[in-house]
Amino acid sequence: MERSAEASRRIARISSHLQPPSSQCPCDGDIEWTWKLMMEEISLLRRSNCRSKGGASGFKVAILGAAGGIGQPLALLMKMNPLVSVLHLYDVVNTPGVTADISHMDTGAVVRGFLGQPQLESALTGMELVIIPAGVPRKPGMTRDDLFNINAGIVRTLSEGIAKWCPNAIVNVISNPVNSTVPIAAEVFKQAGTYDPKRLLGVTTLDVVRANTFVAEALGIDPREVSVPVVGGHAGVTILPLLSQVNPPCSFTTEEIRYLTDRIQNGGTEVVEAYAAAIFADACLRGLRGDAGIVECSFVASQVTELPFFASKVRLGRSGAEEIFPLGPLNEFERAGLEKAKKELAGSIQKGVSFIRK
Ligand SMILES: NC(=O)C1=CN([C@@H]2O[C@H](COP(=O)(O)OP(=O)(O)OC[C@H]3O[C@@H](n4cnc5c(N)ncnc54)[C@H](O)[C@@H]3O)[C@@H](O)[C@H]2O)C=CC1
Ligand SMILES: O=C([O-])CC(=O)C(=O)O
Repeated sequence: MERSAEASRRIARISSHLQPPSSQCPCDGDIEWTWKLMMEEISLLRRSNCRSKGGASGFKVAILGAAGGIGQPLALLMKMNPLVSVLHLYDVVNTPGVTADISHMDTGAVVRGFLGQPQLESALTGMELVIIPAGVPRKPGMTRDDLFNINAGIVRTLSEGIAKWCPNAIVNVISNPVNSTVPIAAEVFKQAGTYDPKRLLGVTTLDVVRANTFVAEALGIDPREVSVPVVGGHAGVTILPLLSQVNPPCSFTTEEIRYLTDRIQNGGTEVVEAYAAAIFADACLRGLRGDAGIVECSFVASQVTELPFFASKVRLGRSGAEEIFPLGPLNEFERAGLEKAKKELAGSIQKGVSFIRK
């Protein structure tokens, strides 16, 4: 098919963002502006956080896998969150150093570090939100499912701890493959008699963050003004951006839809980040506080399709995922994508369930 001039222009603009910035980069002004904005936001956060200094108000949050590539920046971002009063950092290595580092930040949350299985009980007792980025990450050429053999066991052990020591906590599962690790945690909680589907949430926010960014680039607008629902799961074709439901409403050519869908589905091979996990944790805390209208996409126990778990928009409240929204009208491309996503998801979910039931 011949590429339209407009589609080529948009794709060239998106692709240019893949290049590392150079000193000659014409967008240097943008970078400076973004940096300035970020520093202003950090300073605002610090000021609002100082008001809760001493850890008197706010929630108790644990990060399991806190010394890793996602865990460390996530710990930093959670230490800056004014809704956090106590922050427990647990890992099997390096937590004393990471904890010392994070604890010197002059924000309100009290930080404590925990090292190794014998300290898991103390790390978890009393926690209201537990975030799990523990486990191995992908190397080039690997799929998320290639991580199953190692991460399934890690998530099982940590979920057993949660069932024993903080069974009422909201749990955010980041460790991949999310499509299987969430069902694993659910099975562990079922066996322990503590399962509440509303409180177990797989983190797919990164797919939404990427979708917002790439769509904003294509449209030439600020990503903060864009909202793209991403449903299904968190791996390859199970990541299904609903480009027909972008807010603000917009339209794309078939070629753009294919390009953007592929880029969103494969964004994890470009870069991974803790920012999205922090956004999702913050949304869970605002829900716990009772704020109204907190809606994020998440991989949860669901009746939106015939599958037992599915990612879609959920409303977060005091008891976790309090409402799960239907997918809304899908176009032909999305309906075909949904069928592919469901096929792969069914296998990944079953793999997680069988790992515990075997
Ligand atoms: N859902 C999502 O959007 C994302 C998921 N991920 C996933 O998060 C996981 C972590 O990624 P990275 O931080 O980059 O890996 P990493 O290797 O840098 O860090 C993992 C950390 O987990 C710790 N760990 C291992 N076994 C543990 C156990 N039994 N208990 C507690 N901690 C344990 C390790 O010591 C290490 O500090 C990976 O599975 C990755 O695929 C990463 C980015 C985004
Ligand atoms: O892709 C990975 O390996 C990590 C991840 O889940 C993401 O970045 O979306």
